[in-house]
Amino acid sequence: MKFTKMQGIGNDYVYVNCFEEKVEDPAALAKFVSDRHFGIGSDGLILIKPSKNADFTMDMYNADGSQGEMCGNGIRCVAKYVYDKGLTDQQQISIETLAGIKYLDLTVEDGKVVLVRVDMGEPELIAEKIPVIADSEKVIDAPIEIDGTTYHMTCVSMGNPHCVVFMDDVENFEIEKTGPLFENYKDFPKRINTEFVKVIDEHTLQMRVWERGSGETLACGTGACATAVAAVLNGHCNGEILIHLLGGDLKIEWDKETNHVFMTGPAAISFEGEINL
Ligand SMILES: N[C@@H](CCC[C@H](N)C(=O)O)C(=O)O
Repeated sequence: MKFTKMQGIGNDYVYVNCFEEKVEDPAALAKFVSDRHFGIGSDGLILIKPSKNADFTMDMYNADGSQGEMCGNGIRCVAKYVYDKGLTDQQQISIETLAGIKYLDLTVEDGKVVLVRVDMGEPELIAEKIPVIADSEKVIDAPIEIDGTTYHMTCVSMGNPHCVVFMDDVENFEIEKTGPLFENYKDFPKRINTEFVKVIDEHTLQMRVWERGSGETLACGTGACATAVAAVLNGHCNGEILIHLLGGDLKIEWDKETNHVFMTGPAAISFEGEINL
Protein backbone atom coordinates (compact mmCIF):
# COMPACT_ATOMS: atom_id res chain seq x y z
CA MET A 1 0.00 0.00 0.00
CA LYS A 2 1.31 3.42 -0.95
CA PHE A 3 1.11 6.03 1.82
CA THR A 4 2.13 9.60 2.60
CA LYS A 5 3.13 10.63 6.09
CA MET A 6 2.04 14.21 6.83
CA GLN A 7 1.94 16.49 9.83
CA GLY A 8 0.13 19.65 10.89
CA ILE A 9 2.28 21.23 13.63
CA GLY A 10 3.46 17.81 14.69
CA ASN A 11 0.06 16.08 14.77
CA ASP A 12 1.05 13.29 12.37
CA TYR A 13 -1.06 10.86 10.40
CA VAL A 14 -0.56 8.27 7.69
CA TYR A 15 -2.54 9.40 4.62
CA VAL A 16 -3.84 6.93 2.05
CA ASN A 17 -5.15 8.03 -1.33
CA CYS A 18 -8.29 5.89 -1.73
CA PHE A 19 -8.70 7.04 -5.35
CA GLU A 20 -5.87 4.52 -5.93
CA GLU A 21 -5.72 2.23 -2.90
CA LYS A 22 -8.40 -0.03 -1.41
CA VAL A 23 -8.62 -0.22 2.39
CA GLU A 24 -10.70 -3.17 3.68
CA ASP A 25 -10.42 -2.72 7.44
CA PRO A 26 -9.48 0.89 8.29
CA ALA A 27 -9.70 0.40 12.08
CA ALA A 28 -7.18 -2.46 12.02
CA LEU A 29 -4.97 -0.59 9.53
CA ALA A 30 -4.99 2.50 11.78
CA LYS A 31 -3.76 0.47 14.75
CA PHE A 32 -1.05 -1.18 12.67
CA VAL A 33 0.35 1.88 10.86
CA SER A 34 0.19 4.10 13.97
CA ASP A 35 2.46 1.83 16.00
CA ARG A 36 5.76 3.72 16.33
CA HIS A 37 7.78 0.49 16.74
CA PHE A 38 6.11 -2.11 14.51
CA GLY A 39 4.23 0.11 12.03
CA ILE A 40 4.95 3.44 10.33
CA GLY A 41 4.42 5.59 13.43
CA SER A 42 1.65 8.18 13.68
CA ASP A 43 -1.24 9.58 15.71
CA GLY A 44 -3.64 7.71 13.40
CA LEU A 45 -4.78 7.10 9.84
CA ILE A 46 -6.52 9.41 7.36
CA LEU A 47 -8.20 8.19 4.19
CA ILE A 48 -8.71 10.58 1.27
CA LYS A 49 -11.77 9.49 -0.71
CA PRO A 50 -14.19 10.75 -3.36
CA SER A 51 -17.39 12.49 -2.23
CA LYS A 52 -20.84 12.87 -3.78
CA ASN A 53 -21.51 16.06 -1.78
CA ALA A 54 -18.16 17.87 -1.69
CA ASP A 55 -14.83 17.90 -3.54
CA PHE A 56 -13.34 15.15 -1.34
CA THR A 57 -14.06 13.04 1.74
CA MET A 58 -11.77 12.72 4.75
CA ASP A 59 -12.15 9.65 6.99
CA MET A 60 -10.04 9.73 10.14
CA TYR A 61 -9.06 7.00 12.62
CA ASN A 62 -7.21 7.40 15.90
CA ALA A 63 -4.17 5.28 16.84
CA ASP A 64 -6.41 2.86 18.79
CA GLY A 65 -8.56 2.25 15.68
CA SER A 66 -11.54 4.35 16.85
CA GLN A 67 -13.06 6.76 14.35
CA GLY A 68 -13.00 10.53 14.95
CA GLU A 69 -15.73 12.68 13.42
CA MET A 70 -13.33 15.48 12.52
CA CYS A 71 -9.62 16.34 12.57
CA GLY A 72 -8.48 19.96 12.28
CA ASN A 73 -4.80 19.30 11.60
CA GLY A 74 -5.69 16.39 9.35
CA ILE A 75 -8.05 18.36 7.14
CA ARG A 76 -5.34 20.96 6.40
CA CYS A 77 -3.02 18.12 5.35
CA VAL A 78 -5.73 16.63 3.12
CA ALA A 79 -6.02 20.04 1.43
CA LYS A 80 -2.27 20.12 0.84
CA TYR A 81 -2.28 16.54 -0.45
CA VAL A 82 -5.05 17.01 -3.01
CA TYR A 83 -3.60 20.29 -4.31
CA ASP A 84 0.10 19.37 -4.35
CA LYS A 85 -0.64 16.00 -6.01
CA GLY A 86 -2.84 17.58 -8.68
CA LEU A 87 -6.17 16.03 -7.59
CA THR A 88 -7.53 19.59 -7.77
CA ASP A 89 -6.32 22.92 -9.13
CA GLN A 90 -8.76 24.89 -6.94
CA GLN A 91 -7.56 26.99 -3.99
CA GLN A 92 -10.99 26.94 -2.38
CA ILE A 93 -12.17 23.41 -1.72
CA SER A 94 -14.78 21.51 0.28
CA ILE A 95 -14.18 18.32 2.25
CA GLU A 96 -16.87 16.03 3.64
CA THR A 97 -16.32 14.67 7.15
CA LEU A 98 -18.49 12.87 9.71
CA ALA A 99 -18.95 16.35 11.22
CA GLY A 100 -20.33 17.79 7.97
CA ILE A 101 -18.78 19.55 4.97
CA LYS A 102 -15.88 21.92 5.74
CA TYR A 103 -14.72 24.74 3.47
CA LEU A 104 -11.02 25.50 3.08
CA ASP A 105 -8.89 28.33 1.63
CA LEU A 106 -5.43 27.33 0.44
CA THR A 107 -2.41 29.65 0.35
CA VAL A 108 -0.06 28.48 -2.39
CA GLU A 109 3.60 29.41 -2.91
CA ASP A 110 5.73 28.03 -5.76
CA GLY A 111 2.92 25.63 -6.66
CA LYS A 112 2.66 24.10 -3.16
CA VAL A 113 0.21 24.68 -0.32
CA VAL A 114 1.93 26.37 2.64
CA LEU A 115 -1.02 27.53 4.77
CA VAL A 116 -4.67 26.51 5.05
CA ARG A 117 -7.60 28.41 6.56
CA VAL A 118 -10.53 26.20 7.51
CA ASP A 119 -14.10 27.20 8.26
CA MET A 120 -14.62 24.77 11.14
CA GLY A 121 -18.32 25.59 11.46
CA GLU A 122 -20.29 26.41 14.59
CA PRO A 123 -19.27 25.14 18.02
CA GLU A 124 -21.87 22.98 19.79
CA LEU A 125 -22.36 23.88 23.45
CA ILE A 126 -25.47 21.86 24.34
CA ALA A 127 -24.33 19.17 26.77
CA GLU A 128 -26.39 16.27 25.45
CA LYS A 129 -25.24 16.95 21.87
CA ILE A 130 -21.51 17.03 22.76
CA PRO A 131 -22.24 14.52 24.52
CA VAL A 132 -21.69 15.17 28.23
CA ILE A 133 -24.01 14.00 30.99
CA ALA A 134 -24.78 17.13 33.02
CA ASP A 135 -27.47 18.76 35.17
CA SER A 136 -27.28 22.02 33.20
CA GLU A 137 -27.96 22.69 29.50
CA LYS A 138 -24.33 23.81 28.92
CA VAL A 139 -21.14 22.89 30.75
CA ILE A 140 -19.15 26.09 31.29
CA ASP A 141 -16.61 26.35 34.11
CA ALA A 142 -18.22 23.36 35.83
CA PRO A 143 -16.40 21.37 38.53
CA ILE A 144 -15.20 17.84 37.80
CA GLU A 145 -13.38 15.68 40.34
CA ILE A 146 -10.63 13.53 38.90
CA ASP A 147 -8.41 11.42 41.16
CA GLY A 148 -9.20 13.57 44.22
CA THR A 149 -8.56 16.93 42.51
CA THR A 150 -11.32 19.35 41.48
CA TYR A 151 -10.81 20.87 38.01
CA HIS A 152 -13.10 23.28 36.16
CA MET A 153 -14.16 22.25 32.67
CA THR A 154 -15.90 23.85 29.72
CA CYS A 155 -17.27 21.35 27.18
CA VAL A 156 -17.51 22.10 23.46
CA SER A 157 -18.06 19.97 20.38
CA MET A 158 -16.32 20.95 17.15
CA GLY A 159 -17.94 17.90 15.53
CA ASN A 160 -15.99 15.82 18.05
CA PRO A 161 -16.16 16.17 21.85
CA HIS A 162 -13.78 18.37 23.87
CA CYS A 163 -13.36 19.25 27.52
CA VAL A 164 -11.25 22.38 28.14
CA VAL A 165 -9.56 22.88 31.51
CA PHE A 166 -7.79 26.13 32.38
CA MET A 167 -4.80 25.89 34.73
CA ASP A 168 -1.70 27.85 35.78
CA ASP A 169 1.01 25.34 34.87
CA VAL A 170 0.52 23.19 31.79
CA GLU A 171 4.24 22.47 31.25
CA ASN A 172 4.64 20.36 34.39
CA PHE A 173 1.13 18.88 34.35
CA GLU A 174 1.10 15.06 34.60
CA ILE A 175 -0.93 14.55 31.43
CA GLU A 176 -0.04 10.84 31.03
CA LYS A 177 -1.62 10.14 34.41
CA THR A 178 -4.62 12.49 34.29
CA GLY A 179 -5.46 12.52 30.56
CA PRO A 180 -6.83 8.94 30.48
CA LEU A 181 -8.95 9.63 33.57
CA PHE A 182 -10.67 12.51 31.75
CA GLU A 183 -10.93 10.51 28.52
CA ASN A 184 -12.79 7.66 30.22
CA TYR A 185 -14.74 9.64 32.85
CA LYS A 186 -18.25 8.28 33.39
CA ASP A 187 -20.05 11.45 32.21
CA PHE A 188 -18.51 11.34 28.71
CA PRO A 189 -20.49 8.61 26.88
CA LYS A 190 -18.31 8.81 23.73
CA ARG A 191 -15.08 9.45 25.71
CA ILE A 192 -13.50 12.89 25.29
CA ASN A 193 -10.51 14.91 24.04
CA THR A 194 -9.14 17.09 26.86
CA GLU A 195 -7.26 20.37 26.49
CA PHE A 196 -5.16 21.66 29.42
CA VAL A 197 -4.72 25.39 28.90
CA LYS A 198 -2.84 28.33 30.37
CA VAL A 199 -3.99 31.87 29.61
CA ILE A 200 -1.03 34.04 28.55
CA ASP A 201 -3.04 37.15 27.66
CA GLU A 202 -6.37 37.98 26.03
CA HIS A 203 -5.11 36.94 22.58
CA THR A 204 -2.69 34.14 23.50
CA LEU A 205 -3.06 30.68 25.04
CA GLN A 206 -0.73 27.77 25.72
CA MET A 207 -2.26 24.33 25.37
CA ARG A 208 -1.46 20.63 25.76
CA VAL A 209 -3.90 17.99 24.65
CA TRP A 210 -4.82 14.43 25.58
CA GLU A 211 -6.62 13.04 22.54
CA ARG A 212 -9.34 10.43 22.67
CA GLY A 213 -7.89 7.30 21.09
CA SER A 214 -4.35 8.62 20.58
CA GLY A 215 -3.04 9.95 23.92
CA GLU A 216 -0.92 13.08 24.15
CA THR A 217 -0.27 14.55 20.71
CA LEU A 218 1.80 17.59 19.73
CA ALA A 219 -1.32 19.45 18.57
CA CYS A 220 -5.06 19.16 17.97
CA GLY A 221 -6.85 21.50 15.57
CA THR A 222 -10.40 20.83 16.76
CA GLY A 223 -9.02 21.07 20.30
CA ALA A 224 -7.51 24.48 19.59
CA CYS A 225 -10.88 25.66 18.24
CA ALA A 226 -12.75 24.31 21.27
CA THR A 227 -10.17 25.98 23.51
CA ALA A 228 -10.60 29.37 21.82
CA VAL A 229 -14.39 29.11 22.23
CA ALA A 230 -14.01 28.12 25.90
CA ALA A 231 -11.57 31.00 26.49
CA VAL A 232 -14.10 33.49 25.11
CA LEU A 233 -16.99 31.95 27.08
CA ASN A 234 -14.96 32.17 30.30
CA GLY A 235 -13.97 35.80 29.65
CA HIS A 236 -10.24 35.05 29.22
CA CYS A 237 -9.88 36.02 25.54
CA ASN A 238 -11.51 37.82 22.66
CA GLY A 239 -10.92 38.46 18.95
CA GLU A 240 -8.15 36.57 17.18
CA ILE A 241 -6.40 34.04 19.42
CA LEU A 242 -2.93 32.55 18.93
CA ILE A 243 -2.60 29.12 20.48
CA HIS A 244 0.85 27.75 21.30
CA LEU A 245 0.86 23.96 21.14
CA LEU A 246 3.80 21.59 21.64
CA GLY A 247 4.28 21.28 17.85
CA GLY A 248 3.67 24.89 16.80
CA ASP A 249 1.05 27.62 16.65
CA LEU A 250 -2.51 27.88 15.32
CA LYS A 251 -4.50 31.05 14.75
CA ILE A 252 -8.16 30.76 15.76
CA GLU A 253 -11.00 33.21 15.37
CA TRP A 254 -14.61 32.75 16.56
CA ASP A 255 -16.57 35.06 14.29
CA LYS A 256 -19.44 36.59 16.25
CA GLU A 257 -21.55 37.41 13.18
CA THR A 258 -21.62 33.93 11.66
CA ASN A 259 -20.88 31.98 14.88
CA HIS A 260 -18.30 30.06 12.82
CA VAL A 261 -14.82 29.22 14.08
CA PHE A 262 -11.90 29.71 11.66
CA MET A 263 -8.56 27.94 12.03
CA THR A 264 -5.38 28.86 10.14
CA GLY A 265 -2.21 26.79 10.16
CA PRO A 266 0.42 24.97 8.10
CA ALA A 267 0.52 21.46 6.64
CA ALA A 268 3.56 19.47 5.55
CA ILE A 269 4.60 16.19 3.94
CA SER A 270 7.19 14.30 6.04
CA PHE A 271 7.88 11.34 3.74
CA GLU A 272 6.23 8.84 1.42
CA GLY A 273 6.55 5.10 1.05
CA GLU A 274 5.05 1.68 0.47
CA ILE A 275 4.23 -0.85 3.15
CA ASN A 276 3.52 -4.60 2.84
CA LEU A 277 0.30 -5.50 4.64
N1 LIG B 1 -5.95 15.64 16.15
C1 LIG B 1 -7.22 15.96 15.65
C2 LIG B 1 -8.40 15.31 16.30
C3 LIG B 1 -8.43 13.81 16.04
C4 LIG B 1 -9.66 13.10 16.53
C5 LIG B 1 -9.80 13.03 18.02
N2 LIG B 1 -8.74 12.30 18.67
C6 LIG B 1 -11.17 12.41 18.35
O1 LIG B 1 -11.26 11.19 18.56
O2 LIG B 1 -12.14 13.14 18.39
C7 LIG B 1 -7.40 17.42 15.34
O3 LIG B 1 -6.40 18.03 14.90
O4 LIG B 1 -8.50 17.95 15.43
